Amino acid sequence: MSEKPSIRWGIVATGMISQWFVEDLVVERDDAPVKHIIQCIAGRDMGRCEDFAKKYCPSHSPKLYDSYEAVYNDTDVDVVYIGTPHAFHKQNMLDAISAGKNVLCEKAFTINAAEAKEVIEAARAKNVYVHEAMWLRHRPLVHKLRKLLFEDKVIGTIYRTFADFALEVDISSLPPTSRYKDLSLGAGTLLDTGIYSLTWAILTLDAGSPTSSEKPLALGVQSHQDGIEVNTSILLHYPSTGRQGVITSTTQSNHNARPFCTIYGTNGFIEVEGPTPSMPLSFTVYPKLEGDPNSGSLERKEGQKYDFAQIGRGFIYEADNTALDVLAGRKESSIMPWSETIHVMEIMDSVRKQGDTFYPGHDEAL
Ligand SMILES: NC(=O)C1=CN([C@@H]2O[C@H](COP(=O)(O)OP(=O)(O)OC[C@H]3O[C@@H](n4cnc5c(N)ncnc54)[C@H](OP(=O)(O)O)[C@@H]3O)[C@@H](O)[C@H]2O)C=CC1
Ligand SMILES: O=C1OC[C@@H](O)[C@H](O)[C@H]1O
Repeated sequence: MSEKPSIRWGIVATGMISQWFVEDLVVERDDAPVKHIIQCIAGRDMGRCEDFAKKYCPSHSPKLYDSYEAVYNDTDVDVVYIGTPHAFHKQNMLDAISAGKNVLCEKAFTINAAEAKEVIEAARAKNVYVHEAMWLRHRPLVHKLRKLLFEDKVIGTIYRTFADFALEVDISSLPPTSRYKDLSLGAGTLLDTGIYSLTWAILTLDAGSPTSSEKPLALGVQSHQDGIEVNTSILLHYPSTGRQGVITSTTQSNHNARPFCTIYGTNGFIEVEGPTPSMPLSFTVYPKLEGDPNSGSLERKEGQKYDFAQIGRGFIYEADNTALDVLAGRKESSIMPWSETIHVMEIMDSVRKQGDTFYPGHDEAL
């Protein structure tokens, strides 16, 4: 039996998402297409790096660095994973790219579309791989859902999607250095969680995504608490089909809409569920309701439920795909190509302009 190919990861930052990502990567899987190796970890504090390595990847013996640059310059690293707050993504990626490294960077890719374009141009010039870690798009559930929607047309003609991400964050009780509170780190719901609601709408309303996405009209409103955007509401309108998206995100409630995403079509509807909108675990296809809504007699018939078991939290799908891309010498992900990252960032830019959410030091040209 031939040996599996392996991919050596350099992890930048030791915060929550890096922990989640690494925990999933080191899970032993017989059917994994590649072997993931945590080659090195960098954080601003060596003690935290040591704790991280002991706790999340004890069997990997990674090198530990107290500077991110050391990861970029480590010749044994095949791909750098960036798990810093939004405001640092652009510079972290530019530094990694300039050292010739391939990159998987957390969402939101950058603060705005102009920054995303700058990073992508740098990657193009240096001929390296760069990929926004929108892990949701890599899930088998999403591929199955889109096949049912756009190929099998199980609910007929799609006309609208509702999608919500609610995550209660008591911003006033957080330290000023929290990424949920500090504007200079990119605090705000849209870049953090609204991006998932928006992604659900794009995935379910636009059959052309990600390669030939249609530009929707996006009407947005946002509200703020102590200068931080805490509520985003977006109405999306796709001119070619008239399809409608109603998209929300908030840090003022822990109660996601249940289901967090519903897609409606002429013959039925689909409800998507899971612990959070970033972690969908099932969806159910229902036939169209029958009866008279005015008399309260609308009847819900039994639906067909599709369950998706996941390994760990479900980061392996994007990690495997990234590894396979890098090993094959590809420069872009076919699941989240550069054009789609820019597409999403442009919609969010437009919503933030309407909602009066600006990030000093980033958005002066917005
Ligand atoms: N895909 C997903 O499900 C999730 C994605 N995310 C994304 O991951 C990124 C990070 O989020 P998360 O892990 O929750 O954030 P954390 O605050 O938990 O971690 C961020 C890490 O960035 C590093 N960092 C560097 N400079 C600073 C600074 N000035 N202030 C704070 N941290 C700094 C720190 O690591 P060190 O000290 O080691 O250098 C810190 O631990 C964001 O882009 C977020 O959107 C977050 C959660 C889930
Ligand atoms: O990406 C994310 O998904 C889960 C949330 O808890 C987190 O705030 C967000 O960054």
